[in-house]
Amino acid sequence: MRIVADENIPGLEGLAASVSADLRRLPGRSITATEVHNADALLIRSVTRVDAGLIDSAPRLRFVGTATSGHDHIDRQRLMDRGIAFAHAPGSNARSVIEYVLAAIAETDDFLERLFAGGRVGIVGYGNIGQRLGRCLDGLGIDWSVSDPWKEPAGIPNAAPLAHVLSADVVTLHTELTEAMPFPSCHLLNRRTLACLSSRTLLINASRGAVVDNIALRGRLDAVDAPLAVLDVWENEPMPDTDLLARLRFGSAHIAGYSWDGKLLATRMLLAEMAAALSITPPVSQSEAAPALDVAAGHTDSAGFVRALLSQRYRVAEDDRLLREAMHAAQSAESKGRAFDSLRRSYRQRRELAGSAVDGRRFNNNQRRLVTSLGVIIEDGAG
Ligand SMILES: NC(=O)C1=CN([C@@H]2O[C@H](COP(=O)(O)OP(=O)(O)OC[C@H]3O[C@@H](n4cnc5c(N)ncnc54)[C@H](O)[C@@H]3O)[C@@H](O)[C@H]2O)C=CC1
Ligand SMILES: O=C(O)C(=O)[C@H](O)COP(=O)(O)O
Repeated sequence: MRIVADENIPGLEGLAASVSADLRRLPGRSITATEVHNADALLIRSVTRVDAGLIDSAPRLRFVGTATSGHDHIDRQRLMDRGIAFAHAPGSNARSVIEYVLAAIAETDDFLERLFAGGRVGIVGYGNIGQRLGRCLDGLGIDWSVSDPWKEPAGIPNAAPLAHVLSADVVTLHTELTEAMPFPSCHLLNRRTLACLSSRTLLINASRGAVVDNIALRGRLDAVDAPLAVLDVWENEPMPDTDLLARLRFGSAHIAGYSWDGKLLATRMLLAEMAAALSITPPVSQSEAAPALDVAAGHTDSAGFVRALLSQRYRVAEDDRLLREAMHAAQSAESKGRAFDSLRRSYRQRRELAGSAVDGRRFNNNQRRLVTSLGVIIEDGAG
């Protein structure tokens, strides 16, 4: 059996031996029709475009798996027509994205204080990430509303029209990228809708670059009443608009979902699906326990405490610094693209807060509630 896999998918070390496969690891952008023509299975990330041309050039292909939540890079209809099994990893990196969003809020001015003082988060897209973010905000005691016109409003708590969602203190985008009518998400934030954001709004996009019209956003950020913006995803990746980056509070290289926990979970999900599709026994891969947290109980205000907790695991300012330095050092558009990809390939092993343990003996009841809302496990047995 021949398996072609993106070299940026961790946790595949035991695969070749355990299923007696010939495993070829390649950079995702180099996986083309030529590389997959004799493959039985293909394991990719979002940078490999699996279109009809690639699919039809691989007569032996029986399984395609992407270690991502999004699957807008794959022609799923063609896979179905050819009877090729498909899997993605929905929800695998949802916690990672939520922690990115919370960190972006916590690191931007007093937005976290404003939210705890009665402000509101507007969520666009109520899928895996949107739903979990809503639950997390409920736990923290932060108000939120959501727009997802593809879903029955009756099934969504806090459903609201897009204009209302865009009037929130923080607007965070979690839609898939789709051009499907009647509710395409491509350029959902355009000149008209960006005008709904006020100068006191923080806009965060960790979905797909093209959900926001990047040129329109650049214009909006030049206005006197400009909102603040944080982008993890860009139109024309891997070559972000560096003039837009200069206008952002934070920018990062499409790493919101890149926690180590999320990546390993995605791999486990794919291997289980591949094993079922190809009738093989998947290799056993373990999850890795994260080091315990060390959070002082000294912060009596909710915002200060949550900020301290988040910064134990992740600081978006660090990814912002890395991206700005890399873009500054690169001269041509091509070298900026290589630098962007390189930041992603060599990304550090970032651990999630969720699932981490903390000694909560000195925490008060409010601190216990906040910690638990973030998925952290209190170890004194009283949590
Ligand atoms: N930056 C990163 O590292 C990551 C980015 N993503 C992106 O985030 C997206 C969301 O992730 P999940 O929640 O797991 O996906 P999901 O597929 O579970 O949910 C997507 C939601 O978007 C909704 N939607 C579609 N068009 C919409 C529109 N016009 N307005 C409002 N909602 C709309 C859908 O109805 C669905 O509920 C993924 O599709 C992926 O593109 C996901 C993980 C990591
Ligand atoms: O899961 C998704 O969807 C994502 O956007 C991934 O986190 C992005 O990772 P790559 O596949 O682009 O490395």
